Amino acid sequence: MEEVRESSAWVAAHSTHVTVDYKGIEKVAEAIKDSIPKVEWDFEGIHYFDNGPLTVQYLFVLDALNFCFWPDKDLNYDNLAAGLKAALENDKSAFDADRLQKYTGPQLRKMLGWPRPLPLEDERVRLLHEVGSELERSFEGRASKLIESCGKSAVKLVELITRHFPGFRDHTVYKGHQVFLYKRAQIFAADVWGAFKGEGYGEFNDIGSVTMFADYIVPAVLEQLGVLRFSSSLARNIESQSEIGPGSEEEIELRACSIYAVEKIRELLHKKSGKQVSSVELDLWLWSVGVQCPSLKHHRTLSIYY
Ligand SMILES: Nc1nc2c(c(CN[C@H]3C=C[C@H](O)[C@@H]3O)cn2[C@@H]2O[C@H](COP(=O)(O)O)[C@@H](O)[C@H]2O)c(=O)[nH]1
Repeated sequence: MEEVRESSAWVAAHSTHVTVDYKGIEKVAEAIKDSIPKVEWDFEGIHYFDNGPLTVQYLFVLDALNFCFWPDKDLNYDNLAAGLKAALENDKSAFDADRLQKYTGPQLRKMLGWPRPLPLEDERVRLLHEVGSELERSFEGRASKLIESCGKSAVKLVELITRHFPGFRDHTVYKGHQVFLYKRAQIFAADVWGAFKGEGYGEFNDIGSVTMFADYIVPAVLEQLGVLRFSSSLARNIESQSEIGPGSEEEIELRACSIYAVEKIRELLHKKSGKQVSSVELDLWLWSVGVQCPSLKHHRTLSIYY
């Protein structure tokens, strides 16, 4: 994930609308250095888990659809995770590769128990079809085969996913430079690691290489903590819940500066306490803080990537 780390650092160094505040980083590192907050994966108790390959299939489908819930004010990530879990418990073949290629919007909605069209529903359906057809073509229909092909390396897993599944290619161009963010591909590796508690399918020797997942919750939490500062026009747009265009400088800075800032918090924690904390662990803590704060205002971008 060197390309994610390096290109995010480049954005942070050339940023116009978002500033990484080193005093904020120092404050956060100081506050948590003696007792680093540990949040259990699936602290919400909403994910499917059977300790086998079907769990991997579930997580891959989940992360193929893990984006843009906010346009429907009642919809959130929990609805997706719990809805897919219920669908699988009801029908163990629901996520077979041939079935994934055939779902329609209304069927997906029904599967999730959602009473109206999902945000970006056509894109969700297209991505589901893409996952089904490429799994069938190259991985015997099984997401677990992806894991078996990557030699316990999360870096290789992300490379493999982004090579085979165009929908996971979360990259963009900022001030003429290619920037890699790879949110859904990386969160899939982290979800497998978290669900299987670092063992079996979840054993990755390089999980520390994964960066935080640049979504719309963690940037808002980092701003609250004084780690990120926004220009007054960006702060106004977030406050008034105006949409921020995908690929705009503001949007890329929000995401890339979050990745850079979490890497800096991690480095400082290591310096202060000698402890090696992964960005995945820091991310889960920051994200859980954000989703438990209903008044948190986040940026709004229509995107299939997060
Ligand atoms: N950075 C980061 N972003 C994350 C997650 C997760 C869920 N991870 C699961 C893994 C284990 C845990 O137990 C979690 O359940 C979702 N998201 C993002 O949040 C947004 C949804 O927000 P709202 O509309 O309020 O539900 C959306 O962009 C979604 O993609 C995470 O962990 N980190």
